[in-house]
Amino acid sequence: MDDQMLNFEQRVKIRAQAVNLYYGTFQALRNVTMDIQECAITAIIGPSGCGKSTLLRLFNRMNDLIPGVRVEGKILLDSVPIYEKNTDVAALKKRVGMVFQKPNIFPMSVYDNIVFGPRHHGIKRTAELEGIMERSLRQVALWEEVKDNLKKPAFDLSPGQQQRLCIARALAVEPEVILMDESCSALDPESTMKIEELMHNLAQSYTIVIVTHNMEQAARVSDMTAFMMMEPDRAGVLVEYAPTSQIFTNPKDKRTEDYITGRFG
Ligand SMILES: Nc1ncnc2c1ncn2[C@@H]1O[C@H](COP(=O)(O)OP(=O)(O)OP(=O)(O)O)[C@@H](O)[C@H]1O
Repeated sequence: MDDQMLNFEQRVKIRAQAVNLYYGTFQALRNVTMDIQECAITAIIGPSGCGKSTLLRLFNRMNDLIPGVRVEGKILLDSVPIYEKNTDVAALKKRVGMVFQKPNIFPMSVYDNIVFGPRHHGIKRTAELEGIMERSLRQVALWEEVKDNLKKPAFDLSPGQQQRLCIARALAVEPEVILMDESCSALDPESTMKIEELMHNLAQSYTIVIVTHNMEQAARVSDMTAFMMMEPDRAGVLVEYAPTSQIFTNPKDKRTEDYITGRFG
């Protein structure tokens, strides 16, 4: 399916229009067109190597860091194209934050991890930084757990706490969109549950896009699901994109049905 424009009741936050992405001569994405709904959770699922992470990284130009990457088509954030010559990429990354698979804690204290971004963006007053820190840690339900150990190394936290700290760090710069690439896959079930709960709460104010291998997770947390797969030349395509309940109970494409019922992938 090449046209996945949807008629959302809510606003479109991100629009991908006929996007192709190449790593050198290898085409990793072909003709991807989709709208991401504002203040909703969108899950991208599909077999390994179909281009899920590549698509996610397009939304804040994270792929730019990879040598030899070429992008065709358009990505729009609030209707404004983000792959223009004059796009302020640092400002874009502030608006569209990212949380990775493994908690990428900085080797510094809990406090310094959180205020790193705000400081980078010019906030210097201690009272303001402390306010941001407390707000961000409360947003991820970590404040009560760490408030007495703010000056301790963040590495002392459990993996689940570290991942919530990474989400708090992303929130500290007041983004509008949060991209999460397999952000629970390194965590135990209890920590995963906490993060899923958190995603649900955050989706009231933020647009969230997740990549997950875990179909139960996609079914549990997301409002919309995009199913991708590879064509014979290994280029990733968007096969079907619809409300999550429809993808999991009444998919329109035979390939989606085969995937979600475990017949391939
Ligand atoms: N930096 C890179 N250079 C060259 N090829 C890459 C690069 N990153 C990814 N690829 C290739 O692009 C394709 C899509 O990769 P991507 O990681 O986006 O897929 P994915 O669906 O997220 O995979 P997985 O589920 O295994 O994480 C794969 O064929 C992969 O080998």
